Amino acid sequence: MTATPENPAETPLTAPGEILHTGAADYPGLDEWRRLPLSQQPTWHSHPEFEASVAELSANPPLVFAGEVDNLKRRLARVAQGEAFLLQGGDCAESFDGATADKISARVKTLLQMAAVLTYGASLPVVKMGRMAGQFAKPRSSDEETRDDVTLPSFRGEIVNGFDFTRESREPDPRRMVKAYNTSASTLNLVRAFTEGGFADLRAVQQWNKGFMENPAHARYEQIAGEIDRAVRFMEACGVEFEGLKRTEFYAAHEALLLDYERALTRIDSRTGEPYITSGHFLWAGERTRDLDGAHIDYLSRVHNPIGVKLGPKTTPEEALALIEKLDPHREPGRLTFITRMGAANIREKLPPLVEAVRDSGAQVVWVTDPMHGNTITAKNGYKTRRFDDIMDEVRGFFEVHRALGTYPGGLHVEMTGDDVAECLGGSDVIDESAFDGRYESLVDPRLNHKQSLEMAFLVAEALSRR
Ligand SMILES: O=C[C@H](O)[C@H](O)COP(=O)(O)O
Ligand SMILES: C=C(OP(=O)(O)O)C(=O)O
Repeated sequence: MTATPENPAETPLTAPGEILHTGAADYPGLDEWRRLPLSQQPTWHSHPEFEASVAELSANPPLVFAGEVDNLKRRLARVAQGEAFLLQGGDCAESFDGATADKISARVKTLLQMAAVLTYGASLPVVKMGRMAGQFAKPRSSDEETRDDVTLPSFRGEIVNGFDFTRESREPDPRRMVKAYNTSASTLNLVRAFTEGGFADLRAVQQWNKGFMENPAHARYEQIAGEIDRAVRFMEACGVEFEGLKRTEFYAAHEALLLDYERALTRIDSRTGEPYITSGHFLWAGERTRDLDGAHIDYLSRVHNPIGVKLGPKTTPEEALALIEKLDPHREPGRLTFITRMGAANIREKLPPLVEAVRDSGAQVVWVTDPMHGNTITAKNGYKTRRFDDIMDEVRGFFEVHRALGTYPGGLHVEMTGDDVAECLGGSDVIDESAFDGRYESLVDPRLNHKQSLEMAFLVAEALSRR
């Protein structure tokens, strides 16, 4: 978010004295989605608080600015060209109570550590992005959940309803959108302070490891951090001052699932007159809502943010090309990211036809691997989990496919936390099912814990440096 000498802000965020953004009430086409098939939404339009909640969101300030969003698009254009790497990580579903300073700082620290490992190991700039400050809505496989003989609406993320298994809590409540906005604002405020106010200073690279439990990934990290520290001190001793070492850009991303919320936070950029979603810098459409003729893709096609689309194992090359045509008709570098989530068992077979078709079409998308969502299993004791080995195997497969096809493996998208949770099985500090009862905190899907996240970063750094 901040311009640094390495990453100058090419666009001014706004001209002095100019209004940043205006509402988007009458902008042509922005409400077309309302006439299209729209899946995974709560039925809350007749709720007495619905209109007031949307009106409040529409009048609130934007959470991010169009100039920042444009800068991110430029960074992603470099990723598409193989000159940078994208790291996206954060909670499966953020929770209101989880937006504490400790948890947010642990997550940001872990992402900064992963980025340091990647930057140092692969000698590439890393674009850092949190699944944070807005990741409150979840698509679900089923509209209902049954426990014993009680059936209630599924939990759809705290922006919609509550996690507790009671009828009252599972009732969708539009006021939750306002709470999600406020929680996103305070999260983003802290993240901006951390990443721009000294916390992300590369001279603190060794400090980021403090407070985390010892294990082999930490020992490897200590070694890299020591080398970075020596290099920075050497340059300082030579009188070289890099402003860029003191702070870092950090972008916010979430799934654009709840269109009532995204529409209310869409604003017209006063510099360009174009619509931007201002609830986050980068938005993606999920595997369940990426229908070409559906509401989500239509809405995302009309805003100027960089957009991601999740692609599962059933995606055909024709669908991938049609998504490019719809979302990136002008082939704008950095506009479109395909986040593939095939599953370890599928990636080596299902990814190549997609990559080949896109490569041969001449389109330049960013290819990112999400090794989480195709590898979900149910543990013997009933918890939703993922095997760390499967996750790592999908990442390896992703690099193998891109190496074989001469294309660029541009990024990693993971569900992770900075806390010492036990949600995914395995890792060098082995987590087994017996640890779940005390340390499983995720509201929906299992995340990598701090150590597993670092281990993953080392694997990716090795794969990138071999490229
Ligand atoms: O992270 C996302 C989940 O995989 C998605 O929300 C579906 O979860 P479910 O199959 O438990 O409903
Ligand atoms: C639900 C998600 O992923 P997908 O759409 O790929 O299933 C997610 O990323 O939270």
